[in-house]
Amino acid sequence: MQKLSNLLPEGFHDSLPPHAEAGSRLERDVLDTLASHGYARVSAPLVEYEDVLTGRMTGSAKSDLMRFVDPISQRTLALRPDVTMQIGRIAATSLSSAARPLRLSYSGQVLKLRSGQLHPERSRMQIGAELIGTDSVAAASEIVAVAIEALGRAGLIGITVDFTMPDLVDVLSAGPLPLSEAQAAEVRSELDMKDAGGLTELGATGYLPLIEATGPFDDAMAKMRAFDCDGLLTSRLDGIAAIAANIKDKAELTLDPTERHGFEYQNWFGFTLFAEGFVGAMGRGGSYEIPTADGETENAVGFSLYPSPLVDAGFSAKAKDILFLPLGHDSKIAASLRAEGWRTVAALSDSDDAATLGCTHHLDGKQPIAI
Ligand SMILES: N[C@@H](Cc1c[nH]c[nH+]1)C(=O)O
Repeated sequence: MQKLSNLLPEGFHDSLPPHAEAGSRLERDVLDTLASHGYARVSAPLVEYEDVLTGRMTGSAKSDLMRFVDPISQRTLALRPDVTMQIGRIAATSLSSAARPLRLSYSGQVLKLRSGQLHPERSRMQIGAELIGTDSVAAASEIVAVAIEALGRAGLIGITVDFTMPDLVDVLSAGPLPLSEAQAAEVRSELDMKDAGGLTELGATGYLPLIEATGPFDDAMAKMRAFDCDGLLTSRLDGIAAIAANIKDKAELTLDPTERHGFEYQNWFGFTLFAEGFVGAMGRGGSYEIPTADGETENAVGFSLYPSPLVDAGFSAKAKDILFLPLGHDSKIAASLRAEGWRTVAALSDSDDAATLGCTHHLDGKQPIAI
């Protein structure tokens, strides 16, 4: 007989009680928050044709896909790394004639080929909302506010929103601070490391002030205003400042204009969400374009939360009373107690023991009695 194994591929794990239930409660809480703001739920498959999926992706994320050949169609399939692009596909096809702005929400597992040091998991739960048809300040403010509310509903406190400008180097290098594509890539990575020496060595000293323009929002924004090259960035900065003004009572705000981590497709504005007591980001969002069937694009804003660290930290896990139903109990009484909210565990044989099975009460005739 084959030896029983509990070995799973690296980056995958089972979710056991009470975590699995806490995860679904958290998911429900977040989705309820999104629904209460008019975001209608959509559900997309875990797997798509690889070319359809990558056709909607930009940047290096394409090489981070889990792929396999479908024995039925003989085509290469890929597991989704991000639900946002699937929502874009749905908005551009099945829901192309739905009224705009279109508010959609989603939840599901996403998969990556490689796990990182910070994120050892290759499969993660992603929950999010996309607002399609506009990337106005009003739309962006709504998205950030709803994201903060959803995290609050999940029990988080001390939320920080870190704003970023994902296409900043593209805009500057195509205009006042010209760079070739290769140079732009180098400048981006020096900016990622906040390496002033590296930038100077590259001869990209024009980009140096960007390293300084990072930190608490007002201060960093003032530095960006001072840097603004001939007003090229003014409308972007105005937009971000207006979003910040709309949500400043709800969270701490910081600005990191060159932060790109995870911002593959966002354009003028992006944000990362942090919460007190957690090291990594809780989620991310921003503005982007959805390619449409007529070769045009449609503006959108959205966010995605990755709540697994919350579940691991015991958020949403509730200690529940569990009522043991002895053999021969009255099933009508048991049903009415369940209707009141009790969880019951029914004895199947004489040897079933209430305490061993984790029950907190047992049914004595009509009455639940604490054990
Ligand atoms: N899906 C993006 C975040 C996002 C949603 N909408 C726009 N941006 C991410 O996970 O990084």
